[in-house]
Amino acid sequence: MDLKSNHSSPVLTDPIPINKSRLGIHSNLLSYPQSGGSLSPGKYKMTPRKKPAKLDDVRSNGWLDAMKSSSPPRKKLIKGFNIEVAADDIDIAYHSWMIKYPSALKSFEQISKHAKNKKIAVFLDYDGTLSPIVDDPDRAFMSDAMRSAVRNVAKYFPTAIISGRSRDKVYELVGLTELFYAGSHGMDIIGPVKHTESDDGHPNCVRSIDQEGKEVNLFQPAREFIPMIDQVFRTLVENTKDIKGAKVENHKFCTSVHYRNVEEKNWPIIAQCVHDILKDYPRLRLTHGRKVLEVRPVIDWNKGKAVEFLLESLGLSDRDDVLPIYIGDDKTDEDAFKVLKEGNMGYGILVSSVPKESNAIFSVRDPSEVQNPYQELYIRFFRFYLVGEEISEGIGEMEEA
Ligand SMILES: O=P(O)(O)OC[C@H]1O[C@H](O[C@H]2O[C@H](CO)[C@@H](O)[C@H](O)[C@H]2O)[C@H](O)[C@@H](O)[C@@H]1O
Repeated sequence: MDLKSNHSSPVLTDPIPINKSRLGIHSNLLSYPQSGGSLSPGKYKMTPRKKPAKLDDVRSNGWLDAMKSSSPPRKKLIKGFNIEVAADDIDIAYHSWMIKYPSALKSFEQISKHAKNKKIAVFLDYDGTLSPIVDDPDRAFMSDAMRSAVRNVAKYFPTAIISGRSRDKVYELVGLTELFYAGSHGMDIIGPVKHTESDDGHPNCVRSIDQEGKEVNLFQPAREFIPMIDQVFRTLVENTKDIKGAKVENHKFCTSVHYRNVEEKNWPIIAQCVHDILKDYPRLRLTHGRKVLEVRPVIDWNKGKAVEFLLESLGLSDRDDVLPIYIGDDKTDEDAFKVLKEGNMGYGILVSSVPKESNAIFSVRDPSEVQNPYQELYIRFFRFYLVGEEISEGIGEMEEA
C-alpha cells in the first residue's frame, strides 16, 4: 500500500452503501429506516430492547448456519442417522484436506529455501494461534514456552500481533515490548516511525509514545466510531444480560458478543439482539469469529490492510527480497491470507484441526504446532543467517541449539 498516494481515509463516507452483506440478509428485510448513520453523538439511536421482537430475521438469513459452523464440533454426525463418524474417517478427511493445505511443519524445508536471502516479517493472530481456545476469553493465556519462542524469533524478524481484541488487552496478554501490536482487527495499530515523506499528513496516523517511551506511529482509521461502539457495547450488555452464558466485550473500535457458553437453543435470541442493533446503526456491520459475533464499522479496513500498512511502515513493501509469514486461525485472518496470496508475497499458515476452505498456503493443527516450528524457525534461521549453515536436515531431526 502506498501511503503517500493513498492519503484518503478508509472510512466510507456518504453515501453509505446499503450493503446487503452488512446484515447478511435478503434485500426485502432491509426496509428499516437509515437512522443512526450520523456520527454526531446526540443522534445515536439508543433503544435498549429487553427481548427481540421476532427471531425470523436470523433464521432466514443464514446467521444461524454461520454461527453453528463457526467453531466446528469435534465429532461429526452423519446427517439423519445420528451416528458418530469414526475418528479414522475424520482423520482421512483431514489428511486429504492437507494435500491442498500441506503441513507447515513438513514443508519447512521448502519455506526455508524460499526464504533464502530474504527478509522475513512475521504476523501472528492471538486467540487460537498463540493461545488455545478456551471457554472464558479472559483466561486465554499463552504459555511461557510460546512467549519465549515468539520473543526469540522477534529478535531476528520484525514481528507483529494482529488481533480482534483491543490493542491494550492483547499487549497485556502477550507482554513482549519488542513486537508491534494491531488491535480491533487492525483498526488500532502501533507501528514504527518511518522518517520519510510518506509519514506526513496521513489523516489517521499520529505520532505517539509507547510503553517504553519510544516514538511510534499510532494508526486508528476508525477513530470517529469510538463513542458509537461504546454505546452499542452498552446496549448489547443490557440486551443480553438475561441470556445465560452470553458475554460482550468492548474492543474500542469493535465489540464482540460471545455465545460459546450459551445453550444452542438460545442462539437465535442472541443473534436477533445483534441483528436489531445493526438495523439501528447502518454504519456498523457484522463479522463472524469462533463462536462470537463481532460488530464493527463499515470501513474498508481489515487484517489484510493492517499487514500491508505494517509492511509499508517497516519499509518492507514492494520488495522482492521480503517474505511475510502470517499465522492465524479464523475467518478474520482470511483477509490477511488473501493479501499475501494475491500479492504472491509470502505464506499464510492456517491453524485448524478440521478441514476448511482457506486462502492460506500451509496449515498447522493447533497452537502447539505453531510453537514447535516457531522454535525450529528460530534455531534454523539463527544458524542460517548468523552462522551461514545450510538448511538441510528434516524437521524434528534437529538437536537443541
Ligand atoms: O483475532 P484474534 O486474536 O484471534 O481474536 C478473535 C477473538 O478472540 C477471542 O475470542 C475467541 O477466543 C476465546 C478464548 O479462547 C473464546 O472463548 C472465544 O469463543 C473465541 O471467539 C476474543 O475474546 C474475541 O473478542 C476476539 O474477537
